[in-house]
Amino acid sequence: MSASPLSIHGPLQSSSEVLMDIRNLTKTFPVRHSLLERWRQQPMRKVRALSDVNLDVRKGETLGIVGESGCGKSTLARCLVRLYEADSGSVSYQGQDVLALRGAHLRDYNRRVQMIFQDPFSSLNPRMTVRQVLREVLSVHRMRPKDQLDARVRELLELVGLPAEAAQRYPHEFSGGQRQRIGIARALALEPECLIADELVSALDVSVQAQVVNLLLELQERLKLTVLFVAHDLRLVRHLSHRVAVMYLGRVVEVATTDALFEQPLHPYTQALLAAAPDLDPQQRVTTPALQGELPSPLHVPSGCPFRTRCPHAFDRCATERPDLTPTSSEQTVACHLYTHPPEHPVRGASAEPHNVRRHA
Ligand SMILES: Nc1ncnc2c1ncn2[C@@H]1O[C@H](COP(=O)(O)OP(=O)(O)OP(=O)(O)O)[C@@H](O)[C@H]1O
Repeated sequence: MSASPLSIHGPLQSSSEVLMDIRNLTKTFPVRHSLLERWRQQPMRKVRALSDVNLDVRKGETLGIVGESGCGKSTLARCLVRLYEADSGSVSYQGQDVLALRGAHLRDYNRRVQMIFQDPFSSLNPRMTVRQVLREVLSVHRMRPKDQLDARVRELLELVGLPAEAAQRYPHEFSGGQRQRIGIARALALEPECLIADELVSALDVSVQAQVVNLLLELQERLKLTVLFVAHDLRLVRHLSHRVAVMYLGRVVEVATTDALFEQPLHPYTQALLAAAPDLDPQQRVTTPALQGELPSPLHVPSGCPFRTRCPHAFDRCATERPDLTPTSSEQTVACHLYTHPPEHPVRGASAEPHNVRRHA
């Protein structure tokens, strides 16, 4: 891996034990009818935000989740913490059926799997000091006896690199990066096993981003956390993640170790996504065609492979058959017919054959 201009430490070793197993997770949102549609009594249309998502999250790893805007990253994160109810599929967390959890079991799961949002300010009560915010979380969830709350608040602030005096201040008195640290402290107050960070640093300046990302790495090491890192910034994802899942139009199209994904991306979408990233390997940008055309509407997902309408390698099968995620090595799985049923003849107009295409004998 090349040296990072942001000076971010590399991720730690992770285990291969599966913490969360996501199978065929599907989520749709109804679309409001226009007046004309209502008058014509047309059936309700649905946006397919997630479509048969399959993914495993391993204990102690940082799993980066990337993809263009609208591909379903946030919906996936929200379904995993039950902020959204999935339509179908399953999520198993250490053998527990997450989608069936209710009452105290769901509260316990939500304590163990915490989500941190892009804008912690909106969820911090402006009239409460940091001490009050953290004490409230600790007491509501009975994490410490009353006489130990202040000591724990100090510990939490120290853990996220804020001085003890920060406890007496109000959210508006902090910078963006400091607020993000308070958001992390609030999540850590519940002693979670897994953090889901949705665009955690995308609103921050680049230098502050590096500090918060480094903090996340340190905390992961110290507290043995599992982290799902949802982000647009491929550079950050590369430096933070052990593995990366690439999403396109509500589907996971490739999952690989970070090195494999960035050094030899298999899916034509992953290749185009990396080629479009400004600070990644310039060599890759020269050899890979950029993304063609517009992202199709999630109301009209193409038949077969959802990427086929923009793919320079698409062939007949891509229009009729949806490719499943298939392992190509111990490090990489990809949902693309080029690797399972490559065409007999090269596709006309394709500017380059993707890496590692295995042809049938
Ligand atoms: N609450 C909602 N109601 C209706 N449609 C929604 C809702 N949330 C998401 N969607 C739609 O679902 C699709 C996936 O959205 P989602 O926010 O999960 O994508 P994303 O990859 O996180 O995008 P971004 O990177 O811009 O946050 C989009 O088409 C979006 O418009």
